[in-house]
Amino acid sequence: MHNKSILTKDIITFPTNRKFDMTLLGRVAIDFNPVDYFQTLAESTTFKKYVGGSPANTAVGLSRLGKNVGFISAVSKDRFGEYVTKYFENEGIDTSHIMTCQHGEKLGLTFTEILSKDESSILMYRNQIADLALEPSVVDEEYIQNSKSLLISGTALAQSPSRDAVLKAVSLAKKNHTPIIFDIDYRSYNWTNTDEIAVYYSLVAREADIIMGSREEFDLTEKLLGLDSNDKTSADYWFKQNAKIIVIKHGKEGSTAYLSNGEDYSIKPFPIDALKSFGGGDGYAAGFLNGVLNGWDIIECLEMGSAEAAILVASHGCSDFMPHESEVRTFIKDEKAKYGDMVARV
Ligand SMILES: Nc1ncnc2c1ncn2[C@@H]1O[C@H](COP(=O)(O)OP(=O)(O)OP(=O)(O)O)[C@@H](O)[C@H]1O
Ligand SMILES: O=C(O)C[C@@H](O)[C@H](O)C(=O)CO
Repeated sequence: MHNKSILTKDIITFPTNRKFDMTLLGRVAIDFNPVDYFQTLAESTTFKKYVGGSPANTAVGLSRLGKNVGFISAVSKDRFGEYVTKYFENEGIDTSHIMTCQHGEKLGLTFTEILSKDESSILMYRNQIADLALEPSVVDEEYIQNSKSLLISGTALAQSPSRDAVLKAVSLAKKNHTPIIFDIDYRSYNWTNTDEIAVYYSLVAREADIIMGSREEFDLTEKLLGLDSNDKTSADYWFKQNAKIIVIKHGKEGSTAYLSNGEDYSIKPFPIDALKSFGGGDGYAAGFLNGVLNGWDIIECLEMGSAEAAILVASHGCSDFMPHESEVRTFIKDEKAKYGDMVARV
């Protein structure tokens, strides 16, 4: 048990005097969430459209928390491509490095099923997909030089040319001392086999300063390494590579942040009346990473992440419901008054 917590700026630092607090590389897509939920996708007839894609949701979350956000991606040359780009512009996210596909590639569409507050699933349409057509030429060194941090979404590694764009961005980030955040973000679509997943996930994970994922996602990343499926083993292994912070999420059980100084801190989810079970990870990423970029105390980072996650699982969509900082702080204050502290210092 630790007597006091630790400032994340004593664990990881970010370059100063750069235009973007974070540039994210990955998909921006569309979610269609049922308005007539609590029945199957086959039965639902009415869907509400939202900008989606895990990294896109996280980008919106960070921007609403006051961060200056860049984004590297590819979108379709049609009304859906226009829609998501315009949405980003309205949210203050830089769209200068979002390429428009020229060969009929389509934006990703995700239909979600909200069966009950504990049971959701997603059905993704990702054939001839725009985001994986991202050309490495879109990744330019100046953009990475202008970013204090780079977030890679693991799904962007599923296919070339997007995979090549990721590896180029990682090389340029290393050259320019831009810390890398690897959000493993596993989606089964577009991957052909688990060896391929492990090869490319582990390639980026070993260069990353922060790695975030669920137990299942770490297992996929570590498949070729022969590690036992254990959070502490994972953290120790990645700390021996380049990592400073490892976050492992366990859904409703909560999550733990392992720090390279040997400490770890776990947080239970804030009790909330959930509506759906997806979207928590994106809210968590925005809240937690905003705190780490600010160099805050690790407990504050975990509370902000967990609170944003709770707000998201209680909401009908993801991007549109990302909160501003004052809303998150009010939420935490009210929850603590009702339920006490959620963080356990291990
Ligand atoms: N029912 C719930 N109530 C409150 N918080 C929750 C609930 N479910 C999940 N969360 C919060 O969301 C966080 C992330 O959830 P999860 O582990 O499912 O991540 P994920 O798989 O990355 O999510 P996503 O569906 O967004 O991809 C959890 O650590 C927890 O803080
Ligand atoms: O990540 C996606 O591509 C889909 C998301 O927008 C989705 O709604 C979800 O699962 C949130 O994590």
